[in-house]
Amino acid sequence: MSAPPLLDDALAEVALALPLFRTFTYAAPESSRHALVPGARVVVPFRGTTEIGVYLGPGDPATLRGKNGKAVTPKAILDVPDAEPALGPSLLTLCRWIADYYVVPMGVALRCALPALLTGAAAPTPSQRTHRVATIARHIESLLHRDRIFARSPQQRALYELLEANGGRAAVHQLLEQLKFSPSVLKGLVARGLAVVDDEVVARDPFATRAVAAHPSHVPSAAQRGAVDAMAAGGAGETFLLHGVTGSGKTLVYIELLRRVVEQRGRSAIVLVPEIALTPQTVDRFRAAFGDQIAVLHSALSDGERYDAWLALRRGEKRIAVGARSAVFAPLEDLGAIIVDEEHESSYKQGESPRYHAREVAIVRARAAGAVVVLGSATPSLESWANAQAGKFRLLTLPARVGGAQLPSVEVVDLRVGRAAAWKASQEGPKSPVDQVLSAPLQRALEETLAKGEQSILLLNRRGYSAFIQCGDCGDVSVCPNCSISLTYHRAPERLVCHYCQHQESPRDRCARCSGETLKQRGLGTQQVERILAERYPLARIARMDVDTTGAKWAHAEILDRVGNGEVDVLLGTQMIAKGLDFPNVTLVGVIDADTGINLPDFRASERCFQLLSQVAGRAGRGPKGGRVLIQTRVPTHHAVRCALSHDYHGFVREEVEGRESPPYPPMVRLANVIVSGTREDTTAAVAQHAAAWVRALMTRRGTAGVTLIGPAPCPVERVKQRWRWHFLLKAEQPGELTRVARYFVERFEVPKRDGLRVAVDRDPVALL
Ligand SMILES: Nc1ncnc2c1ncn2[C@@H]1O[C@H](COP(=O)(O)OP(=O)(O)OP(=O)(O)O)[C@@H](O)[C@H]1O
Ligand SMILES: [Zn+2]
Ligand SMILES: [Zn+2]
Repeated sequence: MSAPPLLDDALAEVALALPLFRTFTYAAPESSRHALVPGARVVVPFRGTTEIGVYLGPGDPATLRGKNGKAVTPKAILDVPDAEPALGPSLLTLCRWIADYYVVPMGVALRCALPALLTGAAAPTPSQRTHRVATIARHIESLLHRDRIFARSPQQRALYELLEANGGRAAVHQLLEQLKFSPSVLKGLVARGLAVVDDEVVARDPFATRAVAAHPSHVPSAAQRGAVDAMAAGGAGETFLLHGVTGSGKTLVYIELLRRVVEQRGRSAIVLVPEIALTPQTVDRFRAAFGDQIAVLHSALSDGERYDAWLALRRGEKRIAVGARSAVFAPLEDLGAIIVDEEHESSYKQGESPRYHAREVAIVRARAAGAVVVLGSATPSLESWANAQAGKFRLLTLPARVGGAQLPSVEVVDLRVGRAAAWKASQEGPKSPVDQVLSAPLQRALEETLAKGEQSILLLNRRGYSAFIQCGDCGDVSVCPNCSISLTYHRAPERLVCHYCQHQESPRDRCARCSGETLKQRGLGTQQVERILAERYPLARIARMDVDTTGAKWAHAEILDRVGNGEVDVLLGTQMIAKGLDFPNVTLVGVIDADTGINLPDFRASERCFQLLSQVAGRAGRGPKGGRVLIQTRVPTHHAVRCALSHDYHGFVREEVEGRESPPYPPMVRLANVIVSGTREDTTAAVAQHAAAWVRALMTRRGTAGVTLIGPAPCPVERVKQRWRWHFLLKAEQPGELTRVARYFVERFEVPKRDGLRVAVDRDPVALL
């Protein structure tokens, strides 16, 4: 070990937001020294330009020796722009942890904690005052009528339907951007009297102006009070796992806890939700309870608005931050609590560098701040469950729904047909479209629900019109030219779309491989099911919610508001409808195809399927009318389906954990997925093999017992956005050893500078695809 460096006050260690595993040493001019507090932003000269960096502390003179041993004169810091350091000491420490644990440069970690405006990453553009908005002028209720009107103008139809999906009104530039149409399509709609265009003052933040319906302030039940008391008495840094069944009133527990932490003790708090746009009801409840003490950080904020919110929190003007994963970095001092709602959600993991998991960051931050953490879910992740079993987290349970409501009855509809039934069906001729989508029991249930004036939710976890296009002659499937993924057929507008890279193309007339002309649509998507439902139930008011109908900023909230106001009879959608929705008049939930995703080559596929089925089932029967759930499946005996049927979380965990013992997967071991990607298949494979051999040799040399390497192999999705992908896995019982191996590898392994070759380490990956 070398002696610790002698640090010098006249020198400054500065982190720049660059993908380099090093910091830089600058001279600290006398005049700026008083403002140089760790966490302060500094403006420094760098490679002929100026950069914004963060001051970490006094510099090490040893870093100023050049290659030949001669001393290098450091350049001077140009400016310290803020009176107060942008980052408080606790956030600075948190960034150090992120850089270390997720194996990224400090500058990359710091970018998470600073709003874009402060890192200079965003050019501050003045906000637009008005924009052109299109509105539907004439409603065409019947789909059949629609077919006639738009027979010759499919593009107009696509535009019309997109407008509709946006609640009948949307910004022109957004519409055209999304569909990539020329403005003449919209002119056509206007000329036919179907739409009008006018100027509108840019919509203000609807969360700020959204009227919060006076939410009845409930009196907590005994179970809720018990949970709040335990949390409020929690020790500094203690983590609670709140396992409460769907509809058990977890939100009220959070609110009551914040009342004590924020209102009584004067501390601050962070509330994380999976996605703000999908959880307007939850956000509304917090706003109803705490009014303008809350800053809602959501993705629709402009950089300027985001900065304003950041400043209000930094100055202590607001003491509760509500937001998606990045809100875990809210600049709050004296944190008393961090709440992670729906802690099992994979959206808490950032998909790009730094690939942090907000739940883990929350735990680390709370420990340093002496705050409590509450992880809430009806279906906790296996990791959190294991931590609770091991005594690292304290388990609190809400075993029943509030107000005596019962969990819905869940029935399975087995879609497998026996040989006799198959023969009989073949004698009866082809099934009608609706029979292909909804089994007889689900049709009956839907009709009964419609007749009673109650609401239904139908889940189909596949957007688009049909899943893929297949040649009837040779069986070839249309695949994205950039990714090894089949293209999804979309009808409005008519396109083949890649759901990985957004590549779009016109449907083909002939098979690309054999020129066959019998191209068949296979598998159902939400668009097609919507159409089939509309034809079969013309009077039902159907709303579709998927990525395609929620492109515009506030589309989610608008659709959900319509459901809440009773203007929708059937809400059809992808997994986005499974999250936290609380509509007492929803008495039926139907899962059209439970098997989507269950067989993905990913160790979490079953867990994700169980969570999705349990969560969507939990939308039914939240009011006094009760509810029922029908799950259509071809694998009724799969434990994910079986345990969802009986609301048996514990049974699911038991079976699932067994399956992760050998070969071991989390939570039995810790995992890092090392992904090598590049534009050429052969060099990508070669570098992956070389990298894996390099790490193996390192582990033998160093005797790093306890870390094993699996692979390398092509990723299950071999190619994404024109990049070939290979990976290998590092498994370890102890996280520390994994950190050492991964860090040594990332810092020392030389990636050839060609073919766009890159290496990324994904620590605690949520998926291995
Ligand atoms: N003590 C109470 N008395 C009466 N109603 C309550 C009480 N607590 C909560 N509720 C109501 O119960 C409903 C369900 O609560 P909430 O949405 O918080 O459930 P949840 O546990 O978050 O469920 P999920 O996991 O399904 O999202 C809400 O409408 C809420 O207003
Ligand atoms: Zn073919
Ligand atoms: Zn693609």
